[in-house]
Amino acid sequence: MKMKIRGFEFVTKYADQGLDLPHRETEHAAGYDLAAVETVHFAPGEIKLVSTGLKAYMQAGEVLYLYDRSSNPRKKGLVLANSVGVIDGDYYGNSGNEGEIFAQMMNITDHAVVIEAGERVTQGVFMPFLVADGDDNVTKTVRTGGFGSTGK
Ligand SMILES: O=c1ccn([C@H]2C[C@H](O)[C@@H](COP(=O)(O)OP(=O)(O)OP(=O)(O)O)O2)c(=O)[nH]1
Ligand SMILES: [Mg+2]
Repeated sequence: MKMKIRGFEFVTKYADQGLDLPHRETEHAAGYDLAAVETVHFAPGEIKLVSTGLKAYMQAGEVLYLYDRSSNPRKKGLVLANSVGVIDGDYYGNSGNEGEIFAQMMNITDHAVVIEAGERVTQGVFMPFLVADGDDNVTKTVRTGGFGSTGK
């Protein structure tokens, strides 16, 4: 087997369901399309976390950005409410939720919207990131979840 460098895996709950891992749709695409793993219903204006059922591993100094699909607003009436999701390397395998990646979607229409299981919702792009001078002060807190787990 090839060495693990960066990629996606299903969290335990979805590991044995024969689901396909994300892939890029074209040869030079940057984004790995991430599908909803369960069907989600949105009331008008509602914001919900849509599980991808996935976790992402990567190298130190790398991050996975979760971007909206450009077709979502007009075709689905949905937007990624937090604009861009920042998936930290230390989110992978965390003790709280294994590193399960969620897309926080908002229904911007005045009618109900449904995302079906298997429907592609967002796209993940792996990127290197830089750190600032004097970064020795980084807190040694271990990540145990997301969406506010480190406090206010
Ligand atoms: O769209 C997103 C954004 C974040 N996350 C996960 C991965 C990320 O590593 C973690 C924390 O994200 P962030 O730092 O943006 O959220 P926060 O509100 O600061 O929460 P925390 O206190 O847990 O850092 O939540 C997602 O699954 N989807
Ligand atoms: Mg944070």
